[in-house]
Order: sequence, then C-alpha cells, then structure tokens
Amino acid sequence: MSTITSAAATDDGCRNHNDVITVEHVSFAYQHKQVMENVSFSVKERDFIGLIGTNGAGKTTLLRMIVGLHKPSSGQIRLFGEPVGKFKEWERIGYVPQRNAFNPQFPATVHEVVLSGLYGRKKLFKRLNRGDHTKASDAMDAMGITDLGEKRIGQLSGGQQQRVFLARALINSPSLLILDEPTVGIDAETQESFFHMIKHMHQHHNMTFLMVSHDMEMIRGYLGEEPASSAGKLHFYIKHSHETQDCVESNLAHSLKGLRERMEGGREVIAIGNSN
Ligand SMILES: Nc1ncnc2c1ncn2[C@@H]1O[C@H](COP(=O)(O)OP(=O)(O)OP(=O)(O)O)[C@@H](O)[C@H]1O
Repeated sequence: MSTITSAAATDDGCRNHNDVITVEHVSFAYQHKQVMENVSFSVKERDFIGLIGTNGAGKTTLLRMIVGLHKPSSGQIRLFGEPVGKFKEWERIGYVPQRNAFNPQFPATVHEVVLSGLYGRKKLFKRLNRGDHTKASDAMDAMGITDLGEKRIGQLSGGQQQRVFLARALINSPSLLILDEPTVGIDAETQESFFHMIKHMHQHHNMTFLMVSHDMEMIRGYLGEEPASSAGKLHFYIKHSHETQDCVESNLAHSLKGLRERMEGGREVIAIGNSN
C-alpha cells in the first residue's frame, strides 16, 4: 500500500491561507561580512515562490536560516507560525540542498539516502520498521529510481542524483518543499521533466514551494515576468495559491508515478511555459 500522501486537505478545499514561512526583518552576517539586511517576506499555504538573485546575494544563506541551519543576526523566522528555534515538526518540510553541498564519495546507497529523509533532527538512531521501508520504496517508485536502490549515490548521474534527493525530501509527504537550485548541472531535457514534476505537485497537491533557481525561463514561464517583491539583491517571484486549481489528488506517490509513466510514454506534453 502506498503511504506517501500529500498533506491533508483543509475544509475549504485546500485553499487555506495560513502563513507557512514568515521572515521578519531578518539580517545576517558571516563573521563581519554582512550578507543581508532587514529582509521580510511571507509564504502562504500553496504559494510557489521562486527566489532569484545574483551569485552571492544570500539565497542559500536565507534557505539555511529557514531550515534552522543558521541563526539570523537579528529578526525572526517562523515556520507554520512557530519560531524556527522552537519548531519540531521537521517532517513537514522537505529540503533539497544544492548538489555541490553533497560529497560524491559519501558511502551510502540510494536506498539509504532516501531512508535518511525519515529522520528528524533527534531521531537519528530510531529503528526502522516495515512502514519506513514501504515509504522509501514508494518514494523511489514515484521518482523512477527503484532499480538504482543498491547503487552508491556517487555512481549516479546528476539527473539521477537529483531524483534521489527529491525522493528523500518527499518521503515524509512534506507540506513545504524547499529546493536550492535543483537543476544545476543537469541537461536541458532532464531539467524540463524535473520542472514538469514540480509543477504537477504544486497544481495537484496541497504543497507549498520555495525554490532558488537561476533558470529565468522556468521562473518567468510559471511565476510571471516580474518579481512580486524584492529585498536588496533578492527577488521573489510568486504564484499564489488562489491562482492554482483545487488540489484534487491526495496520494503523492501514486500521482507522481502516474505522471512519470505518462511522460515516459510520451503522452504528457511538457509545457513549462504554460502558466496554468
Ligand atoms: N560559511 C560561510 N562563511 C563565510 N562566508 C560565506 C559562507 N557561506 C557563504 N558565504 C558568503 O556569503 C555570501 C552569500 O552566500 P550564499 O551562498 O548565500 O549566496 P547565493 O545567493 O546562494 O549564491 P549562489 O547563487 O552563488 O549560490 C557570499 O558572498 C558567500 O561568499
């Protein structure tokens, strides 16, 4: 039985407008190097935010603060209304860091990397049960990487690794997916199908997205020509939840697997520029 589902629909047909991320007057410096000053923005349920900025603008730093890996020098960040420092429900968040943050020599199999997505920050030594393995199988199946399960992660191509990290991020059926330049170093065709999958998740499931990307074609095609707001060198492109259709599908693994099969069978038109 598939166990990966999208977050529960709300009473109003998953058009809930609660804040998922709130960034209030945040500044940050590495030692004495000021990276950002007084940045504020909020992300509501089912929004899709594309974060754009020049190299060194602070995009990765901002994402790392949001997932609690850096502490702001001043200001506050809240996740689902809770200050990050007190936030405990990390399984609600899927984070795909930049690929260059990953050591290709890391001696883990694909199956192990995907399973590691189940561990919250304090559950490192939790024993795995059958349900955990089913979740991993579902996530790998959804991403089309089942056959790669016993391969070392470092042996895979960039596109295959990207699917592994996405499967890892999806294993807990997160309601917020944070992606840091997910398609860097990946060929154009693989990039296109990756974005098609991301767009499908946004349109059909109760998920919120924050994605850093340098791919202006994808960003403008899906989120509009102009940024909705800017803070210093950071620019936020937004597709609000009210611009998307109702999320009709609840079983994420099943729906992604179906999408993948339709794409591989050539029956799904990949139209990234289509703003629907
Ligand atoms: N651990 C660190 N210690 C000191 N400075 C850092 C550290 N990490 C990043 N920086 C600096 O902080 C600034 C912001 O870096 P960050 O990686 O957040 O930028 P970015 O917008 O994600 O860039 P890119 O588009 O190149 O990925 C850069 O000038 C970078 O050199």
